[in-house]
Formats: sequence, C-alpha cells, structure tokens
Amino acid sequence: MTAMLSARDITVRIGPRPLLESVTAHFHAGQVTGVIGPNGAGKSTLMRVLAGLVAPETGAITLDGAPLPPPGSRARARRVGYLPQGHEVHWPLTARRTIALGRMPHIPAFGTPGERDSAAVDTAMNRTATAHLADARVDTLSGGERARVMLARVLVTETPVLLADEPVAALDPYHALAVMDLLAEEARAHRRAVAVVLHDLTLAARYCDSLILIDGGRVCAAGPAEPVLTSGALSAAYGVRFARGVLDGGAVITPIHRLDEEPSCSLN
Ligand SMILES: Nc1ncnc2c1ncn2[C@@H]1O[C@H](COP(=O)(O)OP(=O)(O)OP(=O)(O)O)[C@@H](O)[C@H]1O
Repeated sequence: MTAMLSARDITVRIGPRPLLESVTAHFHAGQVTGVIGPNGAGKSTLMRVLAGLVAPETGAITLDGAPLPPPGSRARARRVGYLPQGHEVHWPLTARRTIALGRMPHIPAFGTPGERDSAAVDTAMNRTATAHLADARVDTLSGGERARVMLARVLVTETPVLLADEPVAALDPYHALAVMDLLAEEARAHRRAVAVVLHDLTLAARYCDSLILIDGGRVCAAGPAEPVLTSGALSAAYGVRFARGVLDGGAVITPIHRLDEEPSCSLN
C-alpha cells in the first residue's frame, strides 16, 4: 500500500545530541497510525518535523510521493493539520473564533469567511461536543474543554493529513473515547492519514491500525498494531512488563511492573 505521508531517513540534532536518528515512518490514507514510546523518545519531535515546524538535518517528507509545499505556506496548511501537545493558549478569543481560525488556509487573502466556512465550524463544534462553549473565552476553559476546542480547530482545516500529539492526555474517559472515535472516523470515512501520539496502549490497541514505536530517537518497531504491541521491543522500550488480554470484546494492555534492566530498545 502506498503511504500518503512518508518521512524518510529523518535526523534531527540539537547540538551534538540526535533527537531523531534515521527515522523512516509511513502514514497511510484511511488509517490511524499510533506513535508510541516512552517520555523523551522523540514522538513530539517527529510530529513537529511532519508539521514543518522543525527542519531535519537529513531526510525528506513526501505527500503522495511529492515534496510538501514550504512550511508556513497556505498550501502546506491545507495539506497537513497539526494538533500540538499541551494546548497552551493566551489569547482572549471565544472558542468559536478560535475554531474558525482553522479555516484561514481556505479563505482567500483579504477575503471573508463564507457559509461553507461557518458550516464547517458548526460541524466541528458538534462533533467535538464544544457547541455549548461557543461564546466562552478559550483561555478560561478547562484543560479538557480546551483540548476539544483545539481539536475542532484542526478538523475544520479539512486536511488530508491530521497529526494529533497526545490529543486525549487531558480528557476524561468518555471524551477520550469520543476523540478516538472521531479520529478513527476521520481516517475511515474521510480517507485521511491520521497520526496520533498516545501513551495509553489500550487505546492504541483498540484504535490504531498500525504503530510506530520510538525510543531514543530511533524506530524500534513499526507495522500492524498487534505485532508491535506483543513484541519484546515494547517492554524493552518502556522498561515495563505489560499484561495483555481481551475484556468485554476489546483489547486491554496494562503495565504490571517495572523491569530491572535499563529501559531501551534502541540497541536492539
Ligand atoms: N528544542 C529542544 N532543545 C533541546 N532538546 C530538545 C528540544 N526539543 C526536544 N528536546 C529533547 O528531545 C527529546 C525528545 O523530545 P520529544 O518532545 O520529542 O519527546 P516525546 O517522545 O514527545 O516525549 P513525551 O512523551 O515526554 O512528550 C527529549 O529528551 C527532549 O528533552
């Protein structure tokens, strides 16, 4: 299967230290690809490279086999949507106006938003359960509410590639499942390539078609989700023994205890 978004041989260095080393990763249309790995592994750095916010020292990123438009351009913004980790916002805009900013790449210079833009905002607010927050200032929202508003802002951009860095980190279980359902729908119904950074391996097992396990800036395992989640590389990367099973028809992966060995699969 041809990948929609491909990163090949990406190396990112800050000073002498490589944050990513020869990372190759593929993200397919119609699939949710999970990016997993321990703290500091390089997951967010990979997302930032894919979003065009960090220039790699080596390597290339292609969309459908062609180079991406330059970072910061409207053409790039129409192709790759990026939901960063954390959702820090300091601007005193309402949730609706914040979400509407996601339509900017579609509005001509000196143009004004039209009915199509307004409808896209309404749809995204309904899908992220944020319609009731429309007039609330985004800097006054709770962490989980703000996370859903920022997701809506990315959804309205309607990009073929959607990068979400820990989109469920601030969410309660109901909203975490709702957001994962939504990302899966974006992939399956709209044929988008969805990349999602996750720490919850049960969500990774249930929602991701394929996984990229990163540790120490390198890819330790990649491919269909199940073999990655059952591989020794998973325990080695996290330094944790996991229990795996099926409960109520769904996969469950939970950490049991730390391993004695120093966690690392980057030498495997
Ligand atoms: N601008 C920077 N300058 C120096 N070091 C950086 C910079 N950005 C990231 N790093 C380092 O690169 C490593 C990878 O960071 P990154 O944010 O990609 O990790 P991560 O896998 O997303 O981790 P987490 O699960 O904790 O969010 C970390 O050790 C981090 O301290």
